[in-house]
Amino acid sequence: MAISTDDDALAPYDAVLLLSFGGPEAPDEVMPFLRRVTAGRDIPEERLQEVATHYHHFGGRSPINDQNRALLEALQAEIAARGSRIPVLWGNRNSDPFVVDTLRAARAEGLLRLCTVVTSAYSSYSGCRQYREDLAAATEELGVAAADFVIDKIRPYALHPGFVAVNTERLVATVEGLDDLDPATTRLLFVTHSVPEAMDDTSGPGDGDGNLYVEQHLRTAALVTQGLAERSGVTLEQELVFCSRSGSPRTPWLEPDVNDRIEELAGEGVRTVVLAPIGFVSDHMEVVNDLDREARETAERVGVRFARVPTAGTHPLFVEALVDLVHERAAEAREEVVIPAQADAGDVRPSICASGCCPNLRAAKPALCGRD
Ligand SMILES: CC1=C(CCC(=O)O)c2cc3nc(cc4[nH]c(cc5[nH]c(cc1n2)c(C)c5CCC(=O)O)c(CCC(=O)O)c4C)C(CCC(=O)O)=C3C
Ligand SMILES: [Fe+2]
Repeated sequence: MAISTDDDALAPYDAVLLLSFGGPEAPDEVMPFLRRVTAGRDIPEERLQEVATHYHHFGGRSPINDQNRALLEALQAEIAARGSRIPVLWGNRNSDPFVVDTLRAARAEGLLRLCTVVTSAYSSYSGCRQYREDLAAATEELGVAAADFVIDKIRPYALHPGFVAVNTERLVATVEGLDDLDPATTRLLFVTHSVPEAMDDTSGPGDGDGNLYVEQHLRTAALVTQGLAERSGVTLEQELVFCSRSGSPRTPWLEPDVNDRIEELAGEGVRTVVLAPIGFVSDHMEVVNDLDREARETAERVGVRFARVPTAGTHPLFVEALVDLVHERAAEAREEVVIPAQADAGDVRPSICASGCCPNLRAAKPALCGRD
């Protein structure tokens, strides 16, 4: 039996659902995980084998699930500290605990109104709609009517003041830890996951705007750079670069690649690169392999000092920001007037996505938490 949550600080929600990508936790889980991630995608077999070696460098275990276990605990503690008794559940797209199993268990416990927090801050098919499709596929598999099982989600939060603050805090700490910093020969590289150009072109509300994936990164990067200058008095030249390109070599993906750019910058006299992976919320495989191993190696090869800023992780500023967003979403669900917290004066993403936004370019699929 569920407890009555009518007077709970997060009413009308019965639970928060942490929804993430997933990852393997043992060597024999690596290939099944990779096949699941790439099913129906245009990804060459050689690329899969190559990515498998990344996981095997780390004993076949991605750090992402442990990071989500820690985030879940931190969210639970913060939610309780703010006067709510509702539980935090956790489900993944690509590994155990699969979101469908989490939702089945939630229903069995009478948790019928959920607020989802995804571990992706930006608007794009991969980071937003695909998670909404996961929720639709899971509820469909459970054969439950939407009216009997309400699943909402918080809005994309790249421009939430708390997300900007945690990334600023992390960058300030890294920069202040560098000896003999010479801003003139240092480049700040904000890093995110490359996506197909067509995915960026169509990221956003679907009224022809597009390119919101890159736009949000540029806005967050500008605010974080400004925050560094204000906090530390250090002004660095900055730019956005991309990692973890996948797909067919014939398909254009966002560039420049972080490795190519480090090489070029070395030729231009840059002596230190500071990588700030604002595109990710934890130090998972794309960070510890693609940046800490590969990009660091590139930097060493071309004689450039390498520093990597930690991602948000379980920093209290990030945990508080996510819980603020859940409170905001709950107030919205209670039909109260909500003024969304936003770090700049630009576009604020709604928690209920516009019809057709960040479309699936391969196949139209049902998605929850949107108008379509
Ligand atoms: C935008 C974005 C995010 C950030 C938002 C979010 O966090 O959701 C993200 C996160 C992640 N991506 C991850 C892993 C992988 N991504 C792949 C493939 C792809 N990613 C894409 C995009 C993104 N991915 C795309 C467009 C593809 C091509 C195939 C497709 O269209 O889907 C592949 C296939 C092999 C390959 O790399 O070729 C793997 C293994 C992990 C887990 C890390 C760990 O295990 O610790 C995480 C957190
Ligand atoms: Fe990915």
